Amino acid sequence: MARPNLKSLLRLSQFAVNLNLNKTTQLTNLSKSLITQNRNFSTSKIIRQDTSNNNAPATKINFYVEEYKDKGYMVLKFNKAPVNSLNLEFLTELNIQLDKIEQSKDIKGVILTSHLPNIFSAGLDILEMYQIKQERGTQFWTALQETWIKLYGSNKIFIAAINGHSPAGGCLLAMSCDYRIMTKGPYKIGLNETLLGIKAPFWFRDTMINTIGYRETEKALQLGKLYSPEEALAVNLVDEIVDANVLIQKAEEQMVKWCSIPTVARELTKSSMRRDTVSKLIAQRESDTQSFIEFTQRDSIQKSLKGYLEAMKKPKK
Ligand SMILES: CCCCC/C=C/C(=O)SCCNC(=O)CCNC(=O)[C@H](O)C(C)(C)COP(=O)(O)OP(=O)(O)OC[C@H]1O[C@@H](n2cnc3c(N)ncnc32)[C@H](O)[C@@H]1OP(=O)(O)O
Repeated sequence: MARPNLKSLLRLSQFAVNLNLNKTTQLTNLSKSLITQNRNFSTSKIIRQDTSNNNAPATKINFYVEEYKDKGYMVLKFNKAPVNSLNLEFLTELNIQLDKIEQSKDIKGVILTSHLPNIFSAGLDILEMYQIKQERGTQFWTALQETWIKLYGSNKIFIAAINGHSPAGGCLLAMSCDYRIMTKGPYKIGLNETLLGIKAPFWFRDTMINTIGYRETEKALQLGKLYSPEEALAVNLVDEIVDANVLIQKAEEQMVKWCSIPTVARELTKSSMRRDTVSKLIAQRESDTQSFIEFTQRDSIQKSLKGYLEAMKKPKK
């Protein structure tokens, strides 16, 4: 196959970002991503697209996927500008990606990262909670539960390459991975829910306890602590901190190491460590969703969320 030059690849990826996707097949299309078969471009990019309706409104591509089937892993990059906030559509698409990964015989592991600079994920989209409606809220929370169950409960290897801020739900995604590498810099990671006037759900808490231990979690959750990369390393919230230019390389080195462990033994071990935590949510999914709706509908919570949103909109100094 002919080697495409860099210019044509850039044009190709811009084209992919601007793809028009058919509204009626939007959900299916959510899983359609830019597939790069080799990051060194020694083979051409494959772009999957649905061309059944060229008059459809533009839909952004929320994920980029680079597959290295020969090496047994892939890189999944969040691409929901401006901050990779987790809304219903994004989570639905992520769940489709996670299903595909789970079903793939060729893929042993995934490096999760962000295509956007300085941000891994800003966590849950606050607009999904502000002025919440029962039906959409239920779908949203169910999708989030689904994401966590699929990610935290997966037997595949997940390595988070955290290239920027990762508060709240962003931290949950990172903690659900098996290994975390964070870029050095002015970034923050942690479960800051109390600062928004809300309580972190029990499964966020349990994931953090499993990651950094009970005492540190108790302090972190009450204070809504957002850790710098150095602080996060000191409490084992991340496993490594590195310069931005070597983040993916370091993640790949770890991936190779994790992939070299006998698969069945590693999977059984992982499952034995995480099964109880995941089962706890599975047993309480409906009541957890109900609590989320009731809690977020409270006037006091709505007031807090409104204030938080307004503070975020204030012009930056
Ligand atoms: C029972 C209920 C339990 C629920 C558990 C909740 C879990 C959560 O995840 S709650 C969400 C917590 N997230 C945060 O507190 C993060 C808030 N965002 C930030 O702190 C910053 O945006 C940043 C550090 C992540 C990035 O900073 P910066 O690069 O300076 O970007 P801006 O602040 O200018 O933001 C750009 C743009 O994005 C909007 N935005 C940011 N975060 C969110 C969000 N989580 N949801 C929705 N929208 C968000 C922000 O308002 C800006 O919008 P525009 O002004 O319209 O550009």
